[in-house]
Amino acid sequence: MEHLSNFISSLQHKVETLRVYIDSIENGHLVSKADRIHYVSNPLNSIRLVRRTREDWPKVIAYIRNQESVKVPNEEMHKLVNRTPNAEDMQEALFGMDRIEHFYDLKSSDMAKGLVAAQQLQTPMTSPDCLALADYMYKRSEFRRAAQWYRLALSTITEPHNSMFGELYVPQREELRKMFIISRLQEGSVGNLSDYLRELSQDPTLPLIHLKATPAPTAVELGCRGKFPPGPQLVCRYNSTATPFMRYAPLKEEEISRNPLIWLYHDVIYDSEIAQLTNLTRDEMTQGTTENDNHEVEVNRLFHVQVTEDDGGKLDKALVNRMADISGLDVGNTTSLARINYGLGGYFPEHSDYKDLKLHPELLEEGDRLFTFLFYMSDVPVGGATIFPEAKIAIQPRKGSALFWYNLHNDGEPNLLTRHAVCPTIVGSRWVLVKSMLNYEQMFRKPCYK
Ligand SMILES: O=C(O)CCC(=O)C(=O)O
Ligand SMILES: [Fe+2]
Repeated sequence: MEHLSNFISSLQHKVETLRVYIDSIENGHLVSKADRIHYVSNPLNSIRLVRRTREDWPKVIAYIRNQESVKVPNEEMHKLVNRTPNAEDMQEALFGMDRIEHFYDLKSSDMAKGLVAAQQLQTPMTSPDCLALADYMYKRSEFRRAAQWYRLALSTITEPHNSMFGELYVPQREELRKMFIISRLQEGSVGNLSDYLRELSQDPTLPLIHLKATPAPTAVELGCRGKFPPGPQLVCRYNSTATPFMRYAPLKEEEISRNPLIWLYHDVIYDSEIAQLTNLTRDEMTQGTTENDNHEVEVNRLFHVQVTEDDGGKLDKALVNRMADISGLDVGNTTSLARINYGLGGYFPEHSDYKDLKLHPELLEEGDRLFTFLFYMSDVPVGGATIFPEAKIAIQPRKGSALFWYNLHNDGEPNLLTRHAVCPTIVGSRWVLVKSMLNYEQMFRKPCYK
């Protein structure tokens, strides 16, 4: 924008210079031949005209041609293009918007007005934004939702200011109408065409009829929509006995659940540590992948992750020692911490942190993951809860807090209630630090809870 705006200013300056020049010589229009002859028969006009054509005109032409006077920002803009969001980023953003709408069961017409999950975000969507989402949903065979977005693109279309701007402006009314009807026909039948045409002219805030059965919401989706019943009233306490140090700085401990065992600790990571840990660019992170039920790896543009290696730096060691202090457990010799960032619509599907040795005999020697520590490194104003769908628990991230839970029962069997997911982030950049610890490392430490 800065380059383009500088370019426009210098272009404007050139235009103004030329305008001043032409205004200074304007003599009205000498339309007829007689008028022109009369004009040059005046010697003062004549000499001025001759001088102007001989002296001024070459300079004006040189000025018009001179590239220096208008710095065309080609090169700078080209350099920037390499750093601007690429096609993958665009896909990721579309995936994210799709998830936000779907997970929170939002009305597309509210989103288009900038009303997202009861938050007025002051940013209505433009027609090209709606069209990008419509095309994306169409490609994913989400035809009803695509039709809704095509209709919104149509209703938010603004008339181009001039013909050149029209060429830059993409949505074309006819195309949008056509795509709306095609989307409806994908799920409906030609016999009902007149219904679809009626829908097209309706108020775009009216929902479209479902022409295809929609699956019932999953437990994760319900949790993300805030539909879990309120949790049990458990206790909060200052723990000043876990380590001698805690006599000076008691730990703020909050019980979240007894089965599975989950605690939330407050103010356990400093802002300065967070600043250091989150000082990462996307280039230094990799796309998060998940395994589906068939143990196939899926890349769904969910989040970005960086795992530090086993001999992490001073800060990693300090954090791992803190986890040991908080939990009273043996966190082993490895640091290996994962830092995860969730952007627009960033999401972690339901999974378990335990592996289940019965399904993974190759892990028998290493053992299963007994517990997980999850440090929240940012507040998430809207969305982004950690959800335990089986246990019906949702935890909203709070910067500086840490969640700690046991994935296994005392006998080492997986606790199925610890399956968890992360709701799509709506507002904010969600950062967490995660570490899971192995069972066998605890053999001399793990207290018996039952
Ligand atoms: O980000 C979260 O809240 C959870 C992350 C998580 O489940 C994991 O890394 O295994
Ligand atoms: Fe997890």
